[in-house]
Amino acid sequence: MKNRKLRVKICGITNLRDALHAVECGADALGFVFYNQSPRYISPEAAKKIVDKLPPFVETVGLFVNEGVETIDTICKYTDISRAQIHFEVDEESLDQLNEQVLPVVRVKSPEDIKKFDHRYRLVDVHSDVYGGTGERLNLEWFKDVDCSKIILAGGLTPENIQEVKKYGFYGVDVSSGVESIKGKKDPKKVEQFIANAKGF
Ligand SMILES: O=C(O)c1ccccc1N[C@@H]1O[C@H](COP(=O)(O)O)[C@@H](O)[C@H]1O
Repeated sequence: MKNRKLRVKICGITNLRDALHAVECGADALGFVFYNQSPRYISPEAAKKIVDKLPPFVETVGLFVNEGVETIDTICKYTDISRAQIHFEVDEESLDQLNEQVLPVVRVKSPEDIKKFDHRYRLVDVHSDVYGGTGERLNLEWFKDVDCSKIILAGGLTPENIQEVKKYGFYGVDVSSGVESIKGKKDPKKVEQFIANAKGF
């Protein structure tokens, strides 16, 4: 089924205004980066204040890099965030140990990598020396013969190029730097345009 609407996650939320605007524009999910080396880092305390003010039916996702199960569980429980996005090498067993729902990230170097965790919903991003939010893109040709129905595509997406990905049947898309005015601050027009183009409003 390749014609259904794409789910959209707006990632790197650092303030309530950006969060509410993304939801107003139709975002399905919001991402909070709990990686203190990121320019989009948000403390659990600040994230909780935002999450507490969100309207119903918006999924909240915490991003974690090289953290243990206990830390991830503690932060998700404290902030009331429902899903953990795991940006580092994990095995199935570690994913199953987490109390919240999980979204493993597959960092792709070559086309074979895309099949990792293919029975799970997973986020697929470019492999890079730094973790995430780099604006680098994957070669879409690599997805031509892949079942993309459980893949959330990330990496270098923008309001301008989002149309190109629609024919592959991805479950969803995730964007961070492509809808920013400066690192850590969303550009309202770009967010609106990205979601409208992704969902065909
Ligand atoms: O955004 C970050 O700073 C970040 C830090 C650590 C891990 C992941 C991060 N962001 C994620 O990276 C991808 C791609 O982002 P972009 O659209 O290319 O800027 C996306 O999942 C972000 O949420």
